[in-house]
Amino acid sequence: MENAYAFLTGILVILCFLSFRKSKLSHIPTLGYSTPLLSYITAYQFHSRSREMIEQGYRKYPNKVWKLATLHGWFVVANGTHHVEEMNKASGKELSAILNFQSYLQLDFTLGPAVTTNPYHINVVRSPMTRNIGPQFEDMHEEAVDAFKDIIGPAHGEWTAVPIFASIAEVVSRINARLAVGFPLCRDAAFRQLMGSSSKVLLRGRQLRFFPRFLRPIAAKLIVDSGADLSAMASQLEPVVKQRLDMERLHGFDWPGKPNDTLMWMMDEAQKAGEKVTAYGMATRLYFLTFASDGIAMMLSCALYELTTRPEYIQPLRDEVEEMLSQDGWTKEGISKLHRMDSFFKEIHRCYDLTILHLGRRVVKNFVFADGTLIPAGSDLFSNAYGMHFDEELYPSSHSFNGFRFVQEDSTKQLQLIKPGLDYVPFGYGKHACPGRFTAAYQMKTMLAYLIVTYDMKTDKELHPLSRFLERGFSVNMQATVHFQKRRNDGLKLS
Ligand code: HEM
Repeated sequence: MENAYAFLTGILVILCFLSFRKSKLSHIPTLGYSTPLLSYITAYQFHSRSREMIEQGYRKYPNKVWKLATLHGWFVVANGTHHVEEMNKASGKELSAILNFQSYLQLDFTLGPAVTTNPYHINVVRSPMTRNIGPQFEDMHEEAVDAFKDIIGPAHGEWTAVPIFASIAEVVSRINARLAVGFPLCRDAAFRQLMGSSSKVLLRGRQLRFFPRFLRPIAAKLIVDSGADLSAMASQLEPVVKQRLDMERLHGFDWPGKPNDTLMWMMDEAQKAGEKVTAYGMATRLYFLTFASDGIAMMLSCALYELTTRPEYIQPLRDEVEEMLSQDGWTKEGISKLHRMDSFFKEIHRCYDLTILHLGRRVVKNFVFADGTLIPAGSDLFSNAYGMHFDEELYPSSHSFNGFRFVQEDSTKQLQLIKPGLDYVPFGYGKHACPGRFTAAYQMKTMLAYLIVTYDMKTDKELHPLSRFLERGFSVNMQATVHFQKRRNDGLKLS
């Protein structure tokens, strides 16, 4: 018993110390409690009432910076579009996107520090991956169609129920594997399974923040255990990496038959960035990128829920896809003409954003906003995305889903999903805006276009809402299903 009291007293002392330590933020107004210990009540409330609190902060401190306590320390939140602009203009030496992300997922302990100190995988996404959306389009489309056929089955004349998030996640992971390494490895069930498990595994890294730093390496092994997946993936990649390195040694950088896939671009980029190419290193980066693309499955799941609960959207979207197919067939150019669908996904991202606080930045050097507010080094700073996305002045009837909100009669004037704006930040904004958004947009639209012209669909309405909010992000309702039935397709070439 005495030990228990001593333990509790110790915890209280540490909590007090941590609370007081943050007093360098005392000049910034607080939502909820700011005093030591009581702030833990706010932190606890934030865990389950985050959306409400973030919206409250947006209204209470218009265009200002404020803070709130969370279980992971103080979050400094900047309201308004001008702050998005200022945060984007700041240099990496002042505000660091990657350090904020590293600390959120504790990547040092799950994937290793090189992912943060030498993030060459970002160049891969930004450059060759985006450039090759067109050349890889046919493979992407073929893999998506094959995967949906396997998962949904024939569905002729009968409704087939499919657990929606798990199914889409599997399709996305099959596409990822195909575009990452090509045949035959992409069809290896164990490899695909490893690619598919990355987000579940890496998200567990968030729990490491509750441990003192010196215990995190051990906790990472016990709680996250990404090392097992990475080693397994590395042994599968080993012969492929070796063969590619051998070919380069024998025939030079542009060797005949050099594959055009993510693994190859990653190997090239690693060498440019001065990192020795190893199968383990490649596994780490591919695993991370698969995790990064998890948003595709989440957003497409949300799109299917909205479509099936608001079936009035199905026909106009279907008409658009059928017109596109009759003119362009399944091509990147055709997909880029789907303006209604672009607006539909843009509204999905506004309403079901992956996280309510965007532009997460670790303040590396004291940072001062134009209004004189000082954000001390070591703070975690965010833009209030949820507040902006549901601001009536920016988005009238903001709490109602309006799938064609962004459609413009003159489609050249339509602001596209992939174009972040100061008031539209689901992909971030500016120099750190998601480099994978182009890939994501083409994949999401191609999959939805295929589903919409191939099947009729409906859902179990009682399973709404699809998501549960915890802290900054939502989790998808894993129980929810969508029912598909094959349509008669009037001779259109659907796949
Ligand atoms: C619907 C799908 C996706 C959503 C909603 C999404 C969203 C985001 C957001 C909000 C950020 C942070 C931006 C910021 O800090 O300002 C980000 C960063 C990033 N995303 Fe995505 N993403 C998606 C898909 C992808 C895909 C498919 C890839 C790659 C294959 C990818 C790779 C990355 C990378 C590498 C970064 C870090 C960029 C940097 O720090 O400069 N994302 N993403």
